[in-house]
Amino acid sequence: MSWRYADNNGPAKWVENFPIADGPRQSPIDIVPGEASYDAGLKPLSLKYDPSTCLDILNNGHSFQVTFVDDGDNSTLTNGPISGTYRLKQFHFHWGGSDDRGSEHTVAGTKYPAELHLVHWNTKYPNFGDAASKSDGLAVVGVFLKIGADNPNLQKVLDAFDSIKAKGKQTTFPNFDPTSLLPGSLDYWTYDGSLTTPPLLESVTWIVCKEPISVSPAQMAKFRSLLFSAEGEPECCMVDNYRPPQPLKGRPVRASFK
Ligand SMILES: NS(=O)(=O)c1ccc(S(=O)(=O)NCc2cccs2)s1
Ligand SMILES: [Zn+2]
Repeated sequence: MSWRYADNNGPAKWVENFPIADGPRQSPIDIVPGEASYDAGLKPLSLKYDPSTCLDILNNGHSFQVTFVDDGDNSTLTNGPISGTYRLKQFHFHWGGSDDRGSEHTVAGTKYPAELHLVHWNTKYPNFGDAASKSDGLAVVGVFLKIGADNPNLQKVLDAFDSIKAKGKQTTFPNFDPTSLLPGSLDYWTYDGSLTTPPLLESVTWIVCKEPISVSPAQMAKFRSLLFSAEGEPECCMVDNYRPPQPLKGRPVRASFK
């Protein structure tokens, strides 16, 4: 099924082919800081990434993703709200057609221009695909992007865009350290949720950082130069590839900070 983000194939239509879209633990959500409960039992995040596991960068037609070798515990997430070891599989972004929107999670209704997702899978399962079907299978770290100074670390990713402009294009992307995209503080909110794109599986422990990283307006324009469309198809700019917040349905949102 060729889901997208337009009116005829976007988030409001996904339930037709993915009924879990109306499920009990869907993502993203609006995070209301005043309603989150501080949990002193939450550990600090331990993110240990090895740049040599960075493999390639791909335009998959709904975002671009940087994919990692995940056949060992070289790039992992441990502690935080999770138990055990989760391996980094890929990171990707969601962004808007203008700077007033683009993030998937919102904070007391505030939208950011973009949001980074670092996708990890639980090594208690044999592989990513298997983990993705388990309630504790995935952990995604979300980082908001806020308009400000040019981000030189992000620029390394944007510089690869000319070779992945159209859907299906892929190129090698060696030795990138995703740690360089993390904010100074790793204070976070956490809740049980889902993938924010089809198949919308309810297998994600969400870990959303409170502190954003910076992105310049020129760098946001570069995000918008990618295409949803493949070569030879009518050009369709890759923008507004975000799902809006979904009903909380009574889920607790915990904060790692006071
Ligand atoms: N926006 S998000 O971080 O919630 C993600 C959406 C999709 C993701 S995936 O790359 O892990 N593929 C998902 C799968 C495809 C087939 C089995 S699972 S991660
Ligand atoms: Zn995402």
